Formats: sequence, C-alpha cells, structure tokens
Amino acid sequence: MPHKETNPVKDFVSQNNLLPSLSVFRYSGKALNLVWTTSKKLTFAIAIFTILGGILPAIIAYLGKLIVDNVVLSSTSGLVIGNSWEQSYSSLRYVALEACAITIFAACQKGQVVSQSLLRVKLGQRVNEMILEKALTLDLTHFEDSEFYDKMSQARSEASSRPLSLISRTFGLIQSGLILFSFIGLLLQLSVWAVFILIIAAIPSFIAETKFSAHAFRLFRWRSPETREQNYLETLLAREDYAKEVQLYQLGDMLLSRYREIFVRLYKEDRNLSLQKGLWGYILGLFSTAAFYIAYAWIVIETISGKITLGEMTMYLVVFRQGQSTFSAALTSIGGMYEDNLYLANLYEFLEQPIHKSNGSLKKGIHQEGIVFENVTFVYPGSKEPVLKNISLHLKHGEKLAIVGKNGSGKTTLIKLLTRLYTPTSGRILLDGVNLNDWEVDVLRKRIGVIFQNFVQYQFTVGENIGVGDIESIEDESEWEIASEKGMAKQFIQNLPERFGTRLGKWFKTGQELSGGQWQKIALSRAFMRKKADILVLDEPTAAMDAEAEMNIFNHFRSLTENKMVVLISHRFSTVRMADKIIVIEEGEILEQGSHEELLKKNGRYAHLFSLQAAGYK
Ligand SMILES: Nc1ncnc2c1ncn2[C@@H]1O[C@H](COP(=O)(O)OP(=O)(O)OP(=O)(O)O)[C@@H](O)[C@H]1O
Repeated sequence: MPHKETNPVKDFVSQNNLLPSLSVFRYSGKALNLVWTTSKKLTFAIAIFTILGGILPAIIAYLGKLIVDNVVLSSTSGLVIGNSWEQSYSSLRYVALEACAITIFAACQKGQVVSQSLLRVKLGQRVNEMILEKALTLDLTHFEDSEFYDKMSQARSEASSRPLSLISRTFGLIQSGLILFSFIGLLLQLSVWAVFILIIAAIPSFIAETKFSAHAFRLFRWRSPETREQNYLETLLAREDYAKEVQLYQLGDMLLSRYREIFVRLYKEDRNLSLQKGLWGYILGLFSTAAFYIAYAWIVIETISGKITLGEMTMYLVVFRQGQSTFSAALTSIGGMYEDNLYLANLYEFLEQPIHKSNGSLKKGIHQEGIVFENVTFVYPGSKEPVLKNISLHLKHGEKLAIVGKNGSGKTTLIKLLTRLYTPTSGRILLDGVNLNDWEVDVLRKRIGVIFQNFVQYQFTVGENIGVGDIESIEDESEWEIASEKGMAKQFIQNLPERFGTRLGKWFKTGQELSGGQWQKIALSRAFMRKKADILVLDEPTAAMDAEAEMNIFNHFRSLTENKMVVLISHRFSTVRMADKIIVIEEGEILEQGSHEELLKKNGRYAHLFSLQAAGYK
C-alpha cells in the first residue's frame, strides 16, 4: 500500500502529536473570508442565531429556578388556599416567560440549521468552481502526474463541506463560550470548585478526540490512490462505453473482486480507528460521568443541609449537566476545527500550487516562413529516454506535410509539441520566425485546428459537437452546415431525427449513438469549423471512415485546405502520397524526408512500406 507522505501537512500531523499545533489553524481566517464572501446575509444570520442561542440557556435555567422557588414558597407559606390566584399568578408568569424563552431558543436553533444548510449548498458550489477554475489553468503535464491528480481528488472530495463546517464550529464554539460563561456565572454562586470539576472532567475526551482526528486525516491522505482506483473500477463497471468489452471479455467478476479487495483493506483500517475511538471515548467519558455524580451528591447534601434552596438545586443540576455537555461540545469543536483545517490545508495546497506558464506576448510573426523545427528533442516529464531526437524540418505556408512511422515512433508527440501542449526539452519550434513559447498562447491556439486520434465525443447536440471547433460560432447553424459539408458529415446528419439538434451519446435521454466513422466525420467537421486557423493538424483523420468517404475527402483535400498548412499523420499511403512533403520517423528520429516521388526514387524505408501496402491491394 503506497503509504507515502510528501507533504507539508505531515509536519503538523505527526503520529505522536496529542495536542494540535496552533499552526494548523492558519486556514481559519481564509475559511471565514470564503464563507463571508459567499453569502454575507447568511453568515450574519448564523452569527445572530448563535449569539441568541448562547445567551438563552442560562436565562431558561434561571427562570426554572424562579419557578421552583416560587412554588416551594407558596406551598410552605400556607397561603395556597387563601390567596391562591395571586400565588399561582406569580409562578405562572415565570412559566409563561420560560415558554417564551424556549420558543425563541427553538427558533434560533432552527434558523441556524436552515441558514447553515443554505450556506452549505452555496459554499459547495463556490469551492467546486474554484477547484475547476484552477484545473483550467493546469498543463497537460499536471493531468498526467498522479500525485497532482491525488491532490485534486482530495481537494474535491472533502473541501466543499469543510469551510462551512469550520465556520459552524467556530460559531458553535462562540455559542458554547457564551453558554459556559453565563453558566459559570451561576455556578460560581455555589462554589469555585464546581467550575473546576466541570473543566477538568472534560479534558481527557478532548485529547482523545484530537488524536483520532489527526489519525483519520492521515488515513484519508494515504488512501487517495486506493480511493481513486476504486472510482476507476466503478467507472469500468458502470459506464456504457466500457460495458461492451467488460461483458464480452467477462471481466465483471474480476473487476468487482478488485473493488471488494480495496474496500476490505480500507474497511479494516476504518474499523480499527472507529473501535479505538469508541473505546477511548467511552473510557474517558466516564470521567465526566463520575464528575457529574460527585457534583450531584454534593448539591444534594447542600440542599438537605439547607444551604441552598430546592430551586437552586434544580438550577445547579441543570447548569452542571448542560455545562458539562456544552464544555465537551466546545472542546470537540476545537478538535473538529483542527480536523477541518487539515482538510482545508489540502484545498489551499491545491489552489495555491504555483503554475509556471510560459506565456509569451507576441501576436504576430516576424516573417512568413511557416513552421520550422530546429533540432528538437523531447523527453516526457518523469521519463529518461527521449521520444523525439534532433528533429529538424520546415513547412512553408500552404504546404501539406505527412508524417509516417511505426506505432510509438513519436508522431503524436511531435504534434503535441507543435500545438504547444508540451515544450521541447531542447531545440526550438518557430512559427513565422517566432519561437512558439513567445507567442501569446490564445493567439497561437486560434491559428491551429486539430483532431487527435482520441478526439472528444461530447454528449452534446450534433451542432454543438461541430461548433466547439470555433467557440465564437458555437451556435452558428450556417457555419455548422459549411463545416459538416467539408467533413463529409452533412449527409448522415440530414437523416438524424433532429438533424443538428440531435443529442449525441447515450448518457442523456434522447441521446443518439453514432458509429465510429460517423463520429470521425463529426470530428473532421469540427476541425473545418476553425476557419481562422491556418494550421490544420490531423492525427489519423480518416482511419475509421469508409473507403468512399476517405476518397472523397482526399479528392477535395487541396481545395478544402487551401492556404492552410496541414500536418497529417496517417498509416494509409493513399492519403500520405498527396502531401507535398513526407517525413518518415523511426524511434524518434527523422529517417527520410521528401515528396512521394522523391522518396519512392530513393527506394528506402518509405518505398518499402509503400510497396508493402500496395501489394496488399493487388
Ligand atoms: N504522456 C506520455 N508520457 C510518457 N510517455 C509517453 C506519453 N505519451 C506517449 N509516450 C511514449 O512516447 C512514445 C511515442 O508515442 P506517440 O504517441 O508519439 O507515438 P505515435 O508515433 O503517435 O504512435 P501511434 O502510431 O501508435 O499513434 C511511445 O513510446 C509512448 O510510450
């Protein structure tokens, strides 16, 4: 099990730390600000309810004492019969007052619950938006880094509920503080020792609580890879795109048993933690019970000896019992705040992760020389071997380049560099005389239209699936028509139930599934949607299309891509031969380059591969 910690949080969650280090509370201010800016009205309402809820219990206890004392006075003064209305009136007045106080107290509690639940929803949305906004600023490298992914999943899984929890606990603590302050005021009339017993008895449970909070958090962090694996297995088992293969290869039982194994392992740790927490909670809780009964006996003795009245006895008992639970609630709040801060540390660690973006500022090239690769070498982050070595090539404006090579030779990587998803480890890529890194990224991206092998099949309408190619015209039906015509998709779209308005995929009701080739036509149309782009990058754009569609596209290829530079990856030589320039890549290096005729004449690798494929058609 990968129980590794590579994080600053571990500094304050050391196993032997019984009491929380104060540094852990550093996120409280940020959380408060987050909650306040999410909804000032709701935060204010919670604050008011908290304060009222903190003051009322002591008033209620005091009114209880007044009622009992009044009743005892009336019954012992022998005037019950003689002046019964007057006596009853004064006691009943206190009863009515107590009823009012209880009603207000109940309203405060309900108000607090309702405001908190509303705030929780708003806050959950806000924090999720913050996480997603951050995700949008990330590089592809981050998404491929499993540790970073863990951080993001941890942030997402708990962080939306923790800021409110922290604030509720802070308010809860203030409320408990107010209640305790007023109770202590009442108890001091009995004795300072009563206050002392109250405080001492609650401390052991607090220490246990805090220790187990830290332990639970450590488990949460360690487990992130397992939790992610469980989510992945769930996806494999329950999503329609995987169902075909899972059923046909009969993978269900194997996947389910892996899923169970992870659960059993995690459950064992959970069970141990819960058992320890429960046992220690019970043993240490006995201190509080013992303290209460000592105080109870003492108050009874004081009442019998006539030092305090019956009303005072009732009040002290209520105050002591409630004081005890309030005090332990306050300490639990502190423990909980500690725990919330640990989880929030996760969130802020993710949000504050510096993103080193090399964003240039140039919007225009220096001269119209097209794309130039100068000695480009690239090593994927985390690996040692270069995937591309010393690549040099030149593609002029309007030229079409085809890349051929075996699987894994580095073709897709080359276009990832060209589209600036990655930066070369050494060497440069220039567009119109300017290093790609010096281009303003948005300007650069607008100039490029790309279809990857694994293009995205959005579960949106047909029109939107094409429209995403140019976000500015995403809703423009006339543009969809033009692009779908170029991408050979128009014909089948006409036959769909709602043409461009048909929703694709099976995730949503009324969704219509397309064939692989139809999806590819949609993807190609998406690339043609990018009218302003003068660089078109196509990774196996016709691999799933029927022979007729493919031929149609390539017969019109020149007119479709007029004035555009095209970089095309294909294993089909009928397609490749139409390019002005062809490069053959092998193990990350350019083996040959030239036009179709030149390469055939050379009688090298390209000529060999071409004749192999041609022989297959004879
Ligand atoms: N994100 C990545 N991290 C590390 N290595 C990678 C990554 N993507 C690809 N590779 C490795 O880089 C090499 C080149 O991959 P690339 O996808 O560029 O090949 P390709 O020529 O496009 O192959 P194909 O014809 O199968 O599409 C492969 O050995 C692959 O394992």
